Amino acid sequence: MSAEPLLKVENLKTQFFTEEGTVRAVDGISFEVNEGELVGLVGESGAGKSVATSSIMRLVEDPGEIVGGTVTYKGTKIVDFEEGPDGELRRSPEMLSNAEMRKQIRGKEIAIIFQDPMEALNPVFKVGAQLREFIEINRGVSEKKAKEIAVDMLREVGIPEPEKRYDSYPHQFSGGMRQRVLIAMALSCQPDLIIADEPTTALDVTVEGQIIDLVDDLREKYNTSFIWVTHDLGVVAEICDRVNVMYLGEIIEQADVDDLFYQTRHPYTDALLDSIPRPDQSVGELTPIKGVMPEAINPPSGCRFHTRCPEARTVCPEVRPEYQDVSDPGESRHMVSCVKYENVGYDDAEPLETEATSAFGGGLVEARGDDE
Ligand SMILES: Nc1ncnc2c1ncn2[C@@H]1O[C@H](COP(=O)(O)OP(=O)(O)OP(=O)(O)O)[C@@H](O)[C@H]1O
Ligand code: NI
Repeated sequence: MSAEPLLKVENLKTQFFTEEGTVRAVDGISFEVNEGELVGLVGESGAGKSVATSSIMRLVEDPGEIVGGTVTYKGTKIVDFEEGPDGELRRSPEMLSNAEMRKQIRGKEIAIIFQDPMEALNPVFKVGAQLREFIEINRGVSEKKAKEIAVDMLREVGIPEPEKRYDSYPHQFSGGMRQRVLIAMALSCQPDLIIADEPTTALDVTVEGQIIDLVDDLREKYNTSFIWVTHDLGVVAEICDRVNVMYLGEIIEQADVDDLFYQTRHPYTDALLDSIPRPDQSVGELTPIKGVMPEAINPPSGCRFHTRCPEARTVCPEVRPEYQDVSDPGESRHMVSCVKYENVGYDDAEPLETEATSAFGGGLVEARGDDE
């Protein structure tokens, strides 16, 4: 493995400036993707997973804006901020322009696959023509060559009779087939990194399994790195090498997939794991995470998870936990932000009544933002 990761995200911050206030959608996340690695980004709806990936692609839409941090891809600064004369953060001269992002990065170096293929595919054009045009533009090859590549790619992702299906319209494909087309499109320009944002969420379990197997095979063949966004830890267990768990704009735990499942450090990750079926548990033991994720406009003080945490104590709303490596000697890096692992008086503090521990904590909306 080369010393430098393929992608390095440091303290990335993206906010939405709305009438209700500033939404801190991504609030200082850091993680890396190594060559050939499949890195998971998991968390409940609204955690900031999609905003994180669209920030890496520099596709954040109004009223959103990347406001800080650095994203380095093969030594190039996709995002880079520096301190200005008055201490304010501003874009550094090294940060790629939008035109450079379009010309050098998107599609060719980093491709993205979205959840809903119908959004990425134009319903009025034939599938093959769309794929061909994408290849023509991004790889600068002739129309004829692009068609050859397109048909090859369709075959590669398991579309039967690709020459024939080349002339089909998107609606003539099943959901799974359309997702295969998007994978073909993503792969067709031989990017080194593919970002997949819940690519299998809309599919039934069997088709999802097929797509995951396909990605696994392709990854081995092309040594492509992936960032895989999902709220499904079952999928994570199946394909990820490393996992980042997001909660309310922050990554609160990161570890190798086995360590995350079997040496879980963060109570939120624990709660997430308890809410999915696992081979070592019967379905009857499943417990959904209690409470509701608070708004990212006004996140809770201290540890943001404290309002729902079954292990919260009085220090938790008071101390901002540090994101630190808590791995045992010999274990690979295991990052977590939880005051349990800091010397800030957790052990002596009193338990805190939270949505997880109170009688009203069964996910009742009334239990939220109450006057404790
Ligand atoms: N255009 C927007 N305007 C205002 N707020 C936004 C906008 N887009 C996203 N957000 C906010 O940013 C936060 C993160 O959203 P994001 O879509 O990244 O969540 P997610 O983890 O991808 O969730 P899901 O699993 O539902 O896709 C949320 O609080 C969301 O409301
Ligand atoms: Ni999302």
